Amino acid sequence: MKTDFKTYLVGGAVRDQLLGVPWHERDWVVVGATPDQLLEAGFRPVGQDFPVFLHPDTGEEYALARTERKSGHGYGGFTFHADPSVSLEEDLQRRDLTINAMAMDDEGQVIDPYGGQQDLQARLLRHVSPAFAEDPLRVLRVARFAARYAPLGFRVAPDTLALMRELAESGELQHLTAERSWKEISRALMEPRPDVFIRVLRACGALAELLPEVDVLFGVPQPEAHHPEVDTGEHLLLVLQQAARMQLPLPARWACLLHDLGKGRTPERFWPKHHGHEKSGLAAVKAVNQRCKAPRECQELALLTCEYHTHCHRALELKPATLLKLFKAFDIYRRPERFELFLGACEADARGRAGLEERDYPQADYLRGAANAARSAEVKILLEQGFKGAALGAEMEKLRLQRITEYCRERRAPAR
Ligand SMILES: Nc1ccn([C@@H]2O[C@H](COP(=O)(O)OP(=O)(O)OP(=O)(O)O)[C@@H](O)[C@H]2O)c(=O)n1
Ligand SMILES: [Mg+2]
Repeated sequence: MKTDFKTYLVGGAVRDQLLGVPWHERDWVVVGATPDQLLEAGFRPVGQDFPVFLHPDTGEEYALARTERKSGHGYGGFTFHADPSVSLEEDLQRRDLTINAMAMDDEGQVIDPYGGQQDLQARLLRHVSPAFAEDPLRVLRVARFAARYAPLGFRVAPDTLALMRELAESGELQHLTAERSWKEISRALMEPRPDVFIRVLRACGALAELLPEVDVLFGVPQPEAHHPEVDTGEHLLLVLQQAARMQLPLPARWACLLHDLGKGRTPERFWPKHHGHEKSGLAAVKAVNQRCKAPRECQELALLTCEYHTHCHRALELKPATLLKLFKAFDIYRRPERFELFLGACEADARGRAGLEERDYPQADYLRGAANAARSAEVKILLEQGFKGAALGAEMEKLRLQRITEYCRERRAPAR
């Protein structure tokens, strides 16, 4: 394709190449072109308002070099200035972090006007310019990059953290759409150190703006016997670390994040105990679920984990009838994968305690076995006996209870 404009590789692909880690998508910037020229060259426009196009062959994103001016709150409040006179340096200057504000030309030359390579070396997440404040979502992005690159030793530059604090205090985060925030939160939870995401948000005051129900857990004590770390917020961070270590999928990590919200509601006079936090947390979990517009799978698992995580920890003491009820609540018969996610979240919870990270969690296997016993009850026998409708359902539950009872007896019998 013959063109008289120049294209540069920008963003994550340049950063990750220089870091020596695999990149997963490429973003391009186009300098010296008008939208019409790109359309003529066969690029397809993305939406109406953004000067962004898709390459006719690769489908990769090409953005016209642009400067942005903010004209109001939130994402709708942008006006773009994109014309052929906007230089590469001007475009890079309005980007979020110095390590994201480098470009590479088609000969592999790096263009780095804002010290990105130096900050890569120094392991610093540093904003490029005051234009950082034009998009408050960047507060979440920085926390997410911190979660991603923490294993490499990256941290947020103090000046950048101060700017993030200003943004949090200005109330601007309230204008982010749930969709944009959720994208960042969900990606951050899947990073190697989701706990760092929460810690950075807390350090700049953004946690209280975005997830106040989580923020209040910091400073709430728990009994030292079960929680050597004492502080509920610190416990939560350890649980998230374990969830990442176990490579749990997103719904389980979301459930980990919200499982103890009830402890933020315990009246101080009862501290460090939290009787009934499994039920008292449900309203808060529901509120966060809805505000964040979390996908249904995440919402359901967070509610169930909040309500039943203590059941899981006590599995070996539970009566067969209680197990039967637990299995019904989870609908383990039709939703086996959801129960498995729950067991993962509970295991992360049990290990997310200072000094107990390597403990065994026999409860998970015990419950898997009990669930299989319940599932082994076959409806066929009952149908042959002529049961129908509600009576059939009731008999089925009886049969399952019988199977669970047998399983418990076997498992609990002292070994000879
Ligand atoms: N709110 C945003 C979003 C994006 N960018 C810029 O656009 C680039 C591409 O954005 P994106 O693909 O979202 O992030 P990457 O840095 O490429 O990271 P990832 O590896 O997650 O794709 C970023 O590097 C950054 O220069 C920005 O400045 N501010
Ligand atoms: Mg990218």
